Amino acid sequence: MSHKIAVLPGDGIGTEITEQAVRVLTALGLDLELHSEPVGGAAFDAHEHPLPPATLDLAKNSAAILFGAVGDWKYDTLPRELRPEQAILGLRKALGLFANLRPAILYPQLANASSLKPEVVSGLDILIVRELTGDIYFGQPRGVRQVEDGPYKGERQGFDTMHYAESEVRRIAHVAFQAARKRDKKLCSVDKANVLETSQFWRDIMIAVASDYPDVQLSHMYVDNAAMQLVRAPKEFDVIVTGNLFGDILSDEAAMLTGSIGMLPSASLNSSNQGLYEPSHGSAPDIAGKNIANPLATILSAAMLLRYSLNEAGQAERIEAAVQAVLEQGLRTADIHEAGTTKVSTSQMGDAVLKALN
Ligand SMILES: NC(=O)C1=CN([C@@H]2O[C@H](COP(=O)(O)OP(=O)(O)OC[C@H]3O[C@@H](n4cnc5c(N)ncnc54)[C@H](O)[C@@H]3O)[C@@H](O)[C@H]2O)C=CC1
Ligand SMILES: CC(C)CC(=O)C(=O)O
Ligand SMILES: [Mg+2]
Repeated sequence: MSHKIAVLPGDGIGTEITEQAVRVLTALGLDLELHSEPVGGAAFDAHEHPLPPATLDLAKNSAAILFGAVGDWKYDTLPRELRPEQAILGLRKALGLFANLRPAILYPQLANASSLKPEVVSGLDILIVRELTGDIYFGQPRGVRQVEDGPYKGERQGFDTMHYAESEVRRIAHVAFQAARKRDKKLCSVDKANVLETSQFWRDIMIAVASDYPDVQLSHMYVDNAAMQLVRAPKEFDVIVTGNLFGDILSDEAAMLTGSIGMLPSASLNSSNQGLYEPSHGSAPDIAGKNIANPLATILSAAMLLRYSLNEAGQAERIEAAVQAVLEQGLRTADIHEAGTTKVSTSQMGDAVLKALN
């Protein structure tokens, strides 16, 4: 059976890294139908909208989406609804992609590339489960208003709204408990319940859902402590479940434990396992167009696509083994500084992964 895949490269390094992931996917010999459309700033330039109807339709009608990244400083003065980032937020919302899985795995070959000491990170294998369609990222009302009374009366004020409905917390809790059940059975829910009502509510629901999973050990941690523990003793964690904002921040932090932000893939799933697969990083305008970005997070995201949306775990493992093999050969893109390794470009890294595919 042929599988329809939407390829949305986006902006900046998005086009460079997606190209390499597409080469790898195509080389597997599967019956894949790849269709591409512009998204983000590229779509704004072509169609005056970051998520044009043809792009959204393609995404909706595909088994899975391979996404690069969107954004560039030059669009930062546009009205918010036209900014490139609205494309990824809009896709997540429109497709109901509420469950974001961000595995932070330190490949043994990169033990010396992490910014932490090898003994702190070697063997690291944690999974961040980030809720992706709620929280302050989508909360209404939001905007800038005139303050009517109080100490700031007469001033303009920026504001956003944080909220989570019970069903939103329950469904991400189930995803996280089920993931923990297949791993070391330890789930840490990260919140800010000592300050935020939304977080106390989140925690109460996590505790209620825990009764369905007596075999999983649930703990709770405030997000400030979690940020610290991630660099103090990251291997204490197994699965972390958290909201949209905290998960965004903690996953970038976790990326550095693995050697580079260019190593962290992600899967964003809805309730029918339709998924969007993208690296956890952004469009990196500072290095775009130079053929130096690390494509491995995107290539590993393609592996997640095969595993979660196409049920092709064996093919996913082929890609993961090829990535390990190129790291073993000592090949590194410019983001990973390690003595005794060979610097390669984005496309050379793609070549090497292709060659290492068994
Ligand atoms: N899902 C998405 O499309 C996302 C988009 N963005 C957008 O990306 C743009 C840039 O945002 P930043 O905050 O700079 O975050 P970023 O993740 O794009 O870059 C942060 C730093 O990491 C480096 N970096 C990122 N990916 C890399 C890779 N594959 N290889 C080597 N180095 C890499 C960049 O060069 C930069 O120094 C903004 O417009 C932002 O809104 C940010 C995060 C996610
Ligand atoms: C909307 C994106 C720019 C948010 C982000 O940084 C992410 O999803 O990792
Ligand atoms: Mg982010």
